[in-house]
Amino acid sequence: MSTAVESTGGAGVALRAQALGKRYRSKWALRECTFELPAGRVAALVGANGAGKTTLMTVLAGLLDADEGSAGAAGRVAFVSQEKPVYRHFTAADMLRLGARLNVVWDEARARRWLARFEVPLDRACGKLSGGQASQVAFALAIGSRPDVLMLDEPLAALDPLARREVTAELLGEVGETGMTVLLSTHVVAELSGVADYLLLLAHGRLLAGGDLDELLERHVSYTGPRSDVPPALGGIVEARHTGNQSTFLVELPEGQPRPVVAGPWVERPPTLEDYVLAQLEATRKGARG
Ligand SMILES: Nc1ncnc2c1ncn2[C@@H]1O[C@H](COP(=O)(O)OP(=O)(O)OP(=O)(O)O)[C@@H](O)[C@H]1O
Repeated sequence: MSTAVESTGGAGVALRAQALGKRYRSKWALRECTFELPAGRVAALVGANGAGKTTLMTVLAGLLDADEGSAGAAGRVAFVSQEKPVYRHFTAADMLRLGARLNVVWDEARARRWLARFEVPLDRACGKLSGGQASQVAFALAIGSRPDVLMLDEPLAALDPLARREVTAELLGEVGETGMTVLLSTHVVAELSGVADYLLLLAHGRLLAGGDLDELLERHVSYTGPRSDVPPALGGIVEARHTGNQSTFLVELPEGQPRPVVAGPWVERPPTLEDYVLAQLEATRKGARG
């Protein structure tokens, strides 16, 4: 579970990618990916299917060599892959014993607390647990290793809506208690509102947007009003949607200028994380279609 990638070298930086590139045969899965994720953040890694999320995490975890650029991580890294690796014939208790053997640092109480929280039976073979329960065993192992950086590939995928909310809340609790940094990939963006405070958005292997989530959203406005080809204020149009006699625009406001004041009948509202991500994904899909 520990990473072979180099140290980030920078104070307060948990993960760093510098012109990172990875290709499978001749096809680039990740290209010119550059970012620094500050320590202590909960970062959402989002992008369409095949955008390169798993590839990025696998390279950052040191499990796959990059073809270009460099990657860095501060401290110990735990990575829970999409497959949620657990041994079918091992019980959850066996998996904890394995965790204690394999990890340099091991916090048994923390791992047990996670399993108890999600009511996962300790004495049942992992192969006989539900998909969601097996995921919880993989999470407990990662949490028990007390990583500095925890990377989770699609952690919410096998979970019911309530469990998703509880897992994200528990993760926030762990971040608060331990100061670890979390990077998690997901397609259920709406459920990261109030959880993630940093965003990395990948499209076709490239980093389309990245940064502090509040700052990113503050730079954007959603306008709804009468059908129009242009929004009521200047800015970069991220998305334009027209239905009947109504138009909605997601606009990136120009930097360094006062916030525009728009008159009725236009109504402005701050975009949600989901608004922003869906608009960006739609724009890249249209771009890819040409
Ligand atoms: N082992 C592999 N061999 C060849 N190509 C691969 C391999 N793994 C991934 N790819 C390709 O690399 C690109 C990025 O894949 P990756 O799994 O990183 O995307 P992703 O964003 O995690 O997708 P998803 O949301 O569907 O999980 C895709 O085009 C994929 O087909």
